Amino acid sequence: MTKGIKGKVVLITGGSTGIGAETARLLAERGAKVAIAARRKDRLDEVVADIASSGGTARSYALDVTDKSAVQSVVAAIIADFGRLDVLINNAGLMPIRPMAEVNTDEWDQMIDVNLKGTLYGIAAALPGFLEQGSGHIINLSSVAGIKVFAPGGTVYSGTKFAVSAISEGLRHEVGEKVRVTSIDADFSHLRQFRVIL
Ligand SMILES: NC(=O)C1=CN([C@@H]2O[C@H](COP(=O)(O)OP(=O)(O)OC[C@H]3O[C@@H](n4cnc5c(N)ncnc54)[C@H](OP(=O)(O)O)[C@@H]3O)[C@@H](O)[C@H]2O)C=CC1
Ligand SMILES: N[C@@H](C=O)C(=O)O
Repeated sequence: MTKGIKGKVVLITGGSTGIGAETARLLAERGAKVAIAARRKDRLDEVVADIASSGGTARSYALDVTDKSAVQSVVAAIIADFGRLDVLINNAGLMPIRPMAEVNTDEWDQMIDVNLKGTLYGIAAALPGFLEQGSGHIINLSSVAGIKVFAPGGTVYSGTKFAVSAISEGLRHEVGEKVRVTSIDADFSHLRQFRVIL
């Protein structure tokens, strides 16, 4: 892959708010063609309008990352709309804070489905194309909670982020010669630092 983000097609999951939306604005400002995907289409469209008003290129795609075939369809739609995909940022994530003793299995399921399986579904949708084109970059949002267990309260969240970090490292070992793999161990202070990292 050539260096620099100008002209690259970047998919950001969870691009309707927070780090995802801010990253979309920044990358568009630097000349990337940005595809943002999340469940709330109205919020995505606000980000797209914002980017367009500053002269950038962006499109929105309604997506629930827990739906494997929907993730495949969005990647296919982006390739149809932009001609290719260069970078996938698996950013969609949830962090409900609750002690394990409350046994909220619904929240455990949600974190596993969005943070972990959503990331895997993104990889599944983008990786074959990246390998075929001989280039691509997968960026997974892990966390400091993926290095040190965030307990009490964030134990299951940490479990999902440890898994995201492990999968990123394993994927890098497996495909790193053709496809770049990055895991970002973000913490609360990283929203601003993203402007430096990217
Ligand atoms: N903010 C922080 O301090 C840190 C954040 N992180 C990680 O960074 C990532 C982004 O965090 P942050 O910006 O704070 O989070 P936000 O809560 O601001 O945004 C989360 C995004 O994920 C999307 N999302 C949630 N569920 C789904 C789903 N099922 N399908 C598609 N999109 C979904 C939301 O969009 P919608 O609801 O429209 O679907 C939203 O755009 C997460 O993975 C988080 O774990 C890591 C360390 C620190
Ligand atoms: N705030 C972070 C943990 O410290 C996170 O969202 O992962």
